[in-house]
Order: sequence, then structure tokens, then C-alpha cells
Amino acid sequence: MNAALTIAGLKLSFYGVHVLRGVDFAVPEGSFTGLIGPNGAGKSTLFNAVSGLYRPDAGSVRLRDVETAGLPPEKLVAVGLVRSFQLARGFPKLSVFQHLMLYGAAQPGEHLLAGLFGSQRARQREAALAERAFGIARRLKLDHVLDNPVTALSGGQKKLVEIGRALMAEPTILLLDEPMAGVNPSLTEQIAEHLVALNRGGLTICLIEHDMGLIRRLCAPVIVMAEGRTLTQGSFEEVASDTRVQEAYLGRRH
Ligand SMILES: Nc1ncnc2c1ncn2[C@@H]1O[C@H](COP(=O)(O)OP(=O)(O)OP(=O)(O)O)[C@@H](O)[C@H]1O
Repeated sequence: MNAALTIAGLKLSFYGVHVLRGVDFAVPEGSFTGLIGPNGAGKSTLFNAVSGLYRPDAGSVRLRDVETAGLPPEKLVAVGLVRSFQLARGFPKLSVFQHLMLYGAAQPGEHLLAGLFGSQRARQREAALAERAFGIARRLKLDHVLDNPVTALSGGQKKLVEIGRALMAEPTILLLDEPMAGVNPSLTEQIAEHLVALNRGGLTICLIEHDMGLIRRLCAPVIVMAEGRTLTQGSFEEVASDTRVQEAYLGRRH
């Protein structure tokens, strides 16, 4: 197995509270890996540490063969690791297209100053970004709402814009933290289909999700975290039948 992402001995504490106590797992290249665990297990914190928002106290994060622990988010994006974020509240009037462009333009290597001076290279770059934005919008079936302000979108469409925005960075691995949360069942199904299609197209995905039906259907392998550690991993059936996992969800100590 080639690993797209390898996490080893990752530790992080806040004000002396050990939230990540030694997380170890690998996300296989091309997989649709699920990350599950009871509330407070440390899943989102792990994503924050892996994507450069928090600096881990100890441990290693390798993106393929590159050690990335402690790198800031923009450096991680440059090497292909992207996590999706909720749409910024600061730009309610921006259209879907502008959101996609803004995120694409915020990537390393984009020189906004060059854009201001209107160099030919900057214009070509902008045209390429626009092409990418159109392609992503078509793929996510957002092309008919490209000019709409994001505030006018349905909850499910907003989630798709969040995913689209992450795709603008052309990631090799995408970390998704509950992208279907708060979305109705039919839109959840549509988002799931898009994610499966992206994964089949070669994108490695690591998904945090509480809906076990989705995890069972979409994800292999499934990693289980509890109390800041990796508890176990395997197929959904394997982890679901593991008594330690059942106990962790029931809140018992193991
Ligand atoms: N910035 C922070 N400062 C202090 N404590 C934090 C911070 N971020 C997270 N924590 C704590 O870390 C623990 C793990 O939280 P985290 O959100 O990572 O869990 P989770 O597994 O994602 O839970 P859920 O499934 O409920 O989202 C919690 O006890 C939380 O209060």
C-alpha cells in the first residue's frame, strides 16, 4: 500500500489538556478513508493539526514522502493537502464563481500584485483559473448558480461550494470534516455521489462523518479514534464488530 498521508505519534495539548495523545494511521493513496469516533475523540483537532492550523507538540505527518508536521496551511496546499472550510461569513455578496476564483487566486504562486498591474501572464493565469472554476462548477452541478450570491444557495449547494473551493487548489488529498452535516437526505445523497466520483477520478479523500450508514457505504478503510488516540482500523464491518469500538461509543473506558 502506498500511503498518501502517514500520521505517526501525533500529540497536541491545549493548556495542559492532552487532546491528541499519539495518533497513528495511514491514508492509502486513492482511498476514501473514513475517520470516526465518539464526540470529543479529537478528530477535528487532528484535521486542524494535519492541515497546519495547529502546530503539533510531537509526532510526524508525512504527505507521501514529505514531512509536513508544523508547516503552515499555504505550504501544505502547495504540496497537495487541502481541508475544506465553511464558507467565510465575511463575503456574503460574492457569487459562487467569485468564491471559487478567490480561493484559487489565494493559492501559493498566485501573484495578486501582478494581477493589479495587468501583466499578460497574470491575465493568462486568471483565464486558466476561470476555466478551472467552470470545470469544477460543471462537475459539481453548480454551473447554473455560478452568478448567484452564496447566501442565496441551499444548504446542500453551499456544502458543494465548500468542496469546489477546496478543489480549486487541485489537491491530491482532501480532508472533509462532516461535509453532509445539516443537509437533507436527498442532498446528502448528491454530495456522496460527487465525492465518490471525485475519488474514482483519483482524489484521495479522508472523511470525518458521524452517519455510520454513509461510512459503511463510502469508506474503506475506516479509522477509529477515541480519547485522542487511534483505537483501531479496518473495514467498516471489522471496526463495527470490535467490542473496544462499541465500548468507546458507549463512553466506557477501555
Ligand atoms: N482550541 C481548543 N482549545 C482547547 N480545547 C480544544 C480546542 N479545540 C478542541 N479542543 C478540545 O479537544 C477535544 C477534542 O475536540 P474535537 O473537536 O477534536 O473532537 P471531535 O472528535 O472532532 O468531536 P466531534 O465529533 O464532537 O466533532 C475536546 O475536548 C475539545 O474541547
